[in-house]
Amino acid sequence: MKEIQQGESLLIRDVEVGRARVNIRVEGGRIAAIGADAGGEAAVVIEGRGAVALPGLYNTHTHAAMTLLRGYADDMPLQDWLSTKIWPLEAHLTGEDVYWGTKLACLEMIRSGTVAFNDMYFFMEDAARAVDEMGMKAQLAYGFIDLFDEEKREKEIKATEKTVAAIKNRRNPRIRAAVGPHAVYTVSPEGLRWCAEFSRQQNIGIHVHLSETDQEVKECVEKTGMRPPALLDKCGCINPRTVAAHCCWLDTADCTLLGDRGAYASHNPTSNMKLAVHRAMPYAWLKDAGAGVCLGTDGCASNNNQDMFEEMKFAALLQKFFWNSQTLLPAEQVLAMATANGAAAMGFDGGRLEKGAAADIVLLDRNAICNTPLHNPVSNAVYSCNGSAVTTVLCQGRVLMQDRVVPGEEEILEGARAAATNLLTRAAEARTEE
Ligand SMILES: C[C@H]1O[C@@H](n2cnc3c(N)ncnc32)[C@H](O)[C@@H]1O
Ligand SMILES: [Zn+2]
Repeated sequence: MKEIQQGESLLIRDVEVGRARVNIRVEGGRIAAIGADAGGEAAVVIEGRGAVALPGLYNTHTHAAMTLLRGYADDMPLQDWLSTKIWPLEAHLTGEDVYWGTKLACLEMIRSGTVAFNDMYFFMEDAARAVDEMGMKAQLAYGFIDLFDEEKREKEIKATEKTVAAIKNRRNPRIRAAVGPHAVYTVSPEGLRWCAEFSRQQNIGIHVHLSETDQEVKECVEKTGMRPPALLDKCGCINPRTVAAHCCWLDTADCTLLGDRGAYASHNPTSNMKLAVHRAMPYAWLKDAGAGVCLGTDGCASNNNQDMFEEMKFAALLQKFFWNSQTLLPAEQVLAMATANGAAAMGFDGGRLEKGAAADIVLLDRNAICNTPLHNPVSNAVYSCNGSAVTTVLCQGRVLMQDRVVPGEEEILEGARAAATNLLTRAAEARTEE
């Protein structure tokens, strides 16, 4: 695979975009021309042979390095799962683990057509190194969890400041920092206020879990007299830079609040079904209220993969099933959630196949079973295909996968396997020492 140098041009020949066969010319990481007669000399030519071209997908909520926990704890209720399985194991994570786990997540995302992700986890400097090497875009937040303890809060503030400074110091325009107050049940109002103020000062995003379960909402109301969105808002955490994950248990007033503030709700249908949160994000209410709606996979412990094609299908089906409406969330709108809306939520310019847009381009195998016949490429992308139909991925003009080859795949799989084994060994040793 030839590495494109800065300023070099690239031509993708003969792809299907919106029912037309076109060429796409890429210059300086942007789409310079798109159309039947787009062409000219190019340093690199990719033969599309009729492949279906889509904008690169944006995964707006994940914990990338949780790929290492894939299959570690399934079939449990959320609070029990977090407190008895996930958090005890995460206590033994190292930066090296997060590096390999994030590399594996990037590999999985690239293979399934995702070009950018919104991550909340730990050791984010190591996550940034992984993203940098893989050539993707990401917004990275340290998961701020103070458990209502002042000493812990001071630690989390320092960790957040350090992470944001390190990410900004990379000066990689594809990698952004954000603050990541985990949720209202794990972060004190003082912690939330600090996160809001710091994100405003730094002009960076806020990534938070919101109203995932009924229990979260009930306990918040009992404790504070406010529902979670109102509490977050009072602490300054709801604004156009906010991506709130899950948003399952919002009522219409909560949706109006998110809409009025210009915040984004990230729908995570697979995780929600697996953890049986018993309600689907009110897509129609949010949309009517003018809130942004986007899509995410959540981490691999609750999904258990990072395939945004599967997520699109589950989103469309869950909305229809839960809200009892066959016409709710049609394919075009799901694709918009996974592309243009996701890019807007993360403050990146992308998610559109148009002249001038960032060249985030995904090609799907035209001859795959899931694309046969090809009556409607968008319908096939949402309802028929999964990520394995993706053959080629460009992120800001950089080729991350061509004809299903991602450079360094074997090494990533080996490194991640070793990291997962070592993590479990360390945790087991710590248990016997107790
Ligand atoms: C950043 C933190 O969020 C946790 N985490 C992972 N999945 C979920 C979920 N569905 N709800 C809440 N927290 C979650 C991670 O395990 C990590 O501890
Ligand atoms: Zn999550």
